[in-house]
Amino acid sequence: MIRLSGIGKTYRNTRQRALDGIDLNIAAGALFGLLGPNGAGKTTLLHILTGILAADSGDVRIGDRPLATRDPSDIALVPQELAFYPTLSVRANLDFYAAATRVPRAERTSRIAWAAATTKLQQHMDQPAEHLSGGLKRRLNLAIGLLGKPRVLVLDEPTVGIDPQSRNFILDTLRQLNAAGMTLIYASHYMEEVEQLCRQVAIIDHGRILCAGEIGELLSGTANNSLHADLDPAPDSALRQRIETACAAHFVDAQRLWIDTQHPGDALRMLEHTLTGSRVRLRCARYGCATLEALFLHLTRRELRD
Ligand SMILES: Nc1ncnc2c1ncn2[C@@H]1O[C@H](COP(=O)(O)OP(=O)(O)OP(=O)(O)O)[C@@H](O)[C@H]1O
Repeated sequence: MIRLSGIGKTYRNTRQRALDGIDLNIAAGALFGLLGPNGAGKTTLLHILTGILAADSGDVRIGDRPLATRDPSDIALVPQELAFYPTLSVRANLDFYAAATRVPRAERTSRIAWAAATTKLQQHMDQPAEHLSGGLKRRLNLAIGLLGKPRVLVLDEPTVGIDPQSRNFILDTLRQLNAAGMTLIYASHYMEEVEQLCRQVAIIDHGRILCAGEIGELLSGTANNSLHADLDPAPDSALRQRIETACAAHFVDAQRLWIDTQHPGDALRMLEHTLTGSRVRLRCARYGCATLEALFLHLTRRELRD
């Protein structure tokens, strides 16, 4: 179990708190998603969790040990930026980082072979890292994170800027590592990706956890307090205003809206009534949030991609 309690952080020369009292428990063996828009505080949290950055307040424990007593086999970070030497070959980078992460000398060869095989880099060992494609560079970043064979691997946006095939390879590899027992904490602003990959998730915004738990439970928990609807075609501005006023609706875009309400059935009837006589049809309506994107919107009134 990883326990974060009361984590606070304010960067120097800034007024806003990057993290504002984060409490989070992550079970051993989890494939846990940390989802939030740009600037939400994900990287700051992951850096504190892996000991790269000191928190101003709060406590991190990995298992029953404080973070300060960790070693490379406890927890490792795959950072958002590509963190290797571009002019060195893949093999030389892995050699260097195996030594840097204190892999015992006798185990280095086998550990490097395992990390390279896991990320399917064997064919590229002698290539300079700078000559690798974008997807292979991401795989080298991941391989370096694996060298310590950590029980917990923390990944910060590991699929940013790569093609779908490389992205799928990375996601499959992470599933396999998790199935083999590794705890994974996966930060991303790609909600579909987190939905696909993770069973549990925390949504973070403005340095605070908005909700955390099993994805299914988080989504079904909203069924009694919201209605989401798609209209077709988009209403003109007069009709849109009538819908906003009569139903207390919030439009996400020209055709999608949601209504915060304890009585979604009544809201649906009111919406249908307001549309009567117009050529706008209710294409679909749903009690509660169907996706993490909708849940984020529900919690923050902002789109995740704002
Ligand atoms: N070194 C720094 N100095 C000052 N402010 C910082 C620093 N690093 C991050 N911040 C600020 O702290 C807040 C949280 O940033 P952080 O990078 O943790 O968010 P994030 O969710 O990882 O975003 P992104 O996905 O864009 O990396 C932001 O307001 C950011 O501008």
